Amino acid sequence: MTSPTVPVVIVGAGPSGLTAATLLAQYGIESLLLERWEGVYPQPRAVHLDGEIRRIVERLGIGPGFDAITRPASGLRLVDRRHRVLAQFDRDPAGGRNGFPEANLFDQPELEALLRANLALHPAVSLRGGVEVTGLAVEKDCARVDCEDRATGASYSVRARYVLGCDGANSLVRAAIGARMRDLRFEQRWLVVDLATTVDPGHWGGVHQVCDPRRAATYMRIGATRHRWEFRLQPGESADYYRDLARLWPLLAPWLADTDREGLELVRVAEYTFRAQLADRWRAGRVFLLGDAAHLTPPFIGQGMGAGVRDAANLSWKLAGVLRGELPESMLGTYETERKPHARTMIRLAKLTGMTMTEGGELGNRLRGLLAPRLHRLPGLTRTIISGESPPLHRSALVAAPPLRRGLAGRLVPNERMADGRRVDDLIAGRYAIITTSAPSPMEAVTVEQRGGVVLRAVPGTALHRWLRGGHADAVLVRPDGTVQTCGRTLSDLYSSLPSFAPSARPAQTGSATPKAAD
Ligand SMILES: O=C(O)CCc1cccc(O)c1
Repeated sequence: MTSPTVPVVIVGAGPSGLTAATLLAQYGIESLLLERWEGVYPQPRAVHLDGEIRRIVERLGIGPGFDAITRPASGLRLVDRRHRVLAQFDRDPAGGRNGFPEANLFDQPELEALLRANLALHPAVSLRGGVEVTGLAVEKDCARVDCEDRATGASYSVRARYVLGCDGANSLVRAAIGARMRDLRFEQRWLVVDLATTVDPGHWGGVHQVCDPRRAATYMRIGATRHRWEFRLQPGESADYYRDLARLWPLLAPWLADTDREGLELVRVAEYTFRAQLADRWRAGRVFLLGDAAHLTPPFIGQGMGAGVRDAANLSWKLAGVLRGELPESMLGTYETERKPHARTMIRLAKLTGMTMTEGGELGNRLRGLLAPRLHRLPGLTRTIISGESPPLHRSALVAAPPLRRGLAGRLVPNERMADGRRVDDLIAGRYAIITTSAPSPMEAVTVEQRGGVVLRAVPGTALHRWLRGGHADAVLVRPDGTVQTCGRTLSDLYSSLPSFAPSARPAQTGSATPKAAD
């Protein structure tokens, strides 16, 4: 049995697949989402997303729902085995340059439930659960996805113009396109423990990383009653041993008082092997890899799930532009060019944090005591961990970074509040935007509007103006995903790079092409 060709088939309804489907639908693109499980996979997994990902959550239309399930975190602390602070990286819980808390803790099944419920607003997405994808073949004008209904065993195929493999670490889509994971040389076994309790153990409200080669550990409070611990397993140890609270207690005791023991509920104990891997290629023609299918990271900086959401946000507007005939198909090559180096940098940073926590024995402990307080002075790689701002995207056909001084190109525009109270992201609303220090002429504003874009004015004295001038630019062209594509001296410098890209299909809850002044 076959069905008609759909524009996009997405294999896997985890956070990456759900994000891609929602954003495509906002651009009016139909997709079929195929998922092995009938409902949300109930086990807790990811627990953190940063301020940049929180902006994408807002674009998806689930911001208020997310606020109800999240707990802003105070930041990241490296502590020694006696919990003395070695270094601390504070995150603004009120919202920094992204306009939202910089570190957000939550329970993944609750987030997935929100994302699924939100699909009801998007008839362009069909979610089919209980489906095992068994094969993928590229035909002349489409890709064929072979499926099996897990309840009945019935086999059928669907045809798609594009296929997104969001099917996780053991991705069938990855194998089908002949891509392979490259090992970035990190492998450690850890015990992950989720507990519920009404007791407040009274710790600092951020993520604690215990740097101790004998028993490295992580602790964070992720909700009103929910707590997550992670402990590195020693050779010969396994999660089976730690199946009850009595056996876990020696690990938990440094964090809880004896009196807290009463009323502790064990939500789950699982063993995970933390790995660092990157797929050698992320695309073969009309088939793309996203999320864990393309990259695996140890969780030490809380960037695993966010990387997949970033993939979806990067690819979906480009795919929509190509499917709507507004962008040349060659632009799809920028997905891997931009995302792969970004993912690699974040994985390296997670590895560095993991090594800081676990390597070097007693000598390592002494070095940590000396070096950790000076970490903030290290340039480059650690900028992300210190400031919470992720690195700029690599130069591509859609990131025009000059070779020597890249300025703002590839960076995310700050989500400042404008004079009318709305934020930059609300005004951009998935469109192309030009942000300029000088007022556009009526003709310039109309031209941008005719191409589906929006002009935002950065008024002197405002944060947006300071950001532009700090990047030595008077005007920037911002892509629908909020990334700076090109910098220019004047607005007219940027016209030539502004494609016709129609506004998103979602109801206009945002501004028009009329310039908005930043406060
Ligand atoms: O960077 C931060 O502020 C938090 C990083 C983090 C989040 C969740 C788990 C984890 O191990 C680190």
